[in-house]
Amino acid sequence: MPEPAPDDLEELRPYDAVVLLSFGGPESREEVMPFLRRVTAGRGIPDERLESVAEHYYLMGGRSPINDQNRALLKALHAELRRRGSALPVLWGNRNSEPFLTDVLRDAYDRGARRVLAITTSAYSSYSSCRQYREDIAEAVSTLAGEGRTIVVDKIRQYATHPGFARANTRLATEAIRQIGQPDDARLRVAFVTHSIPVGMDDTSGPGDGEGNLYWHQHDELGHVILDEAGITLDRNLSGALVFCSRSGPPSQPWLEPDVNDYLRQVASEGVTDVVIAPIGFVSDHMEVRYDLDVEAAETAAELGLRVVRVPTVGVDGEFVSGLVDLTEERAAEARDETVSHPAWPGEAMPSICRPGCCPNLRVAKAAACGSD
Ligand SMILES: CC1=C(CCC(=O)O)c2cc3nc(cc4[nH]c(cc5[nH]c(cc1n2)c(C)c5CCC(=O)O)c(CCC(=O)O)c4C)C(CCC(=O)O)=C3C
Ligand SMILES: [Fe+2]
Repeated sequence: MPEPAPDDLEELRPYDAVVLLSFGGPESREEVMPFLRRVTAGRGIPDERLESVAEHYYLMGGRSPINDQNRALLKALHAELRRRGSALPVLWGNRNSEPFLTDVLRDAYDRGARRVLAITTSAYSSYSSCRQYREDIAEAVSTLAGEGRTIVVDKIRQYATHPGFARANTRLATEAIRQIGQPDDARLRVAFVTHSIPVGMDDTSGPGDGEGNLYWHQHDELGHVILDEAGITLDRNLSGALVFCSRSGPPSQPWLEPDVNDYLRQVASEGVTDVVIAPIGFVSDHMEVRYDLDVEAAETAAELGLRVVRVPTVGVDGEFVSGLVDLTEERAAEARDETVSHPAWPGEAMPSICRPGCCPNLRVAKAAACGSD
């Protein structure tokens, strides 16, 4: 393929590179414990919880699927950018495992990048899924500044309410509901699953000028539109609920409920026979999906005699990837002070420059990039 002409590159100015920013994961047994200690440092996660999570990773040979999934997403983003005529480099950096964000940005700087656009693998609004990544960026940028490398990093807006993400989830869930085939609406439920977070973190999630609970609300809203849309497509009267997985933290601390396993027990006792499990909270089939849903929840369902179908996460779905590239173009146009539209469905577009105090860190005060504070 010929290199794009310089004119074709205009649409992503002023950015010199895109960086996919993710959680990270271990790739061998030896990396599991150091990874878990890094993730939980100073967070009061009980030792028993760490040991059982380590077992989940050992069950998969010590290799989390998340990094390979990010390599695939990186490739898909690269291909979509090239298809649109952009030659922008697409990089990948993590919070908790190699390649670490700071090292990736240092390397980018040394190759000439001065302004970089981050895409995180996290769609929703909360401290864990938004601000913590902004803190990672601020920390990397400040480390590099200390080395005399001045680099600016912006971020695309949280995309739970972007049509690319929402429509891809809707289509995937609709196909799974079609596939499960239970014709009696009363015997079927759709369980929309996401990562549980502490109730206090959900209470404070959002721009800070609203009611809070935006993490919960964004998932709830997407679940409702999926039920409506799939109901129209399949001509059915569907019902379901927002449920949670992967709770950690001390038992004394309240986290969002119901747990997916408790939900399965409850609906089984009400005569439900079929459950479609739609992990709308995650962008790829990483450990929370492969273990907490495909092993643990699947076992619970088997004990209860429930039939379950698990919907794939968006992964490298074309509509999702294309939506992420739309968001990079949108953010670049904003950075050039152009008037841009902010497609949103369902609900409202999140700002790409977060407001002061949104989704706060309730443990320690830390600098966060990509905000107006
Ligand atoms: C909202 C959210 C997302 C979604 C947004 C996003 O994607 O960022 C997410 C993703 C992920 N979480 C992951 C792994 C872990 N999360 C933990 C702990 C925690 N997660 C939390 C929240 C979230 N986590 C919270 C509030 C904690 C408590 C400690 C703390 O306040 O930080 C722990 C510690 C052990 C445990 O207690 O489970 C591990 C190992 C992996 C990698 C999976 C893989 O390897 O495939 C991924 C993608
Ligand atoms: Fe997590």
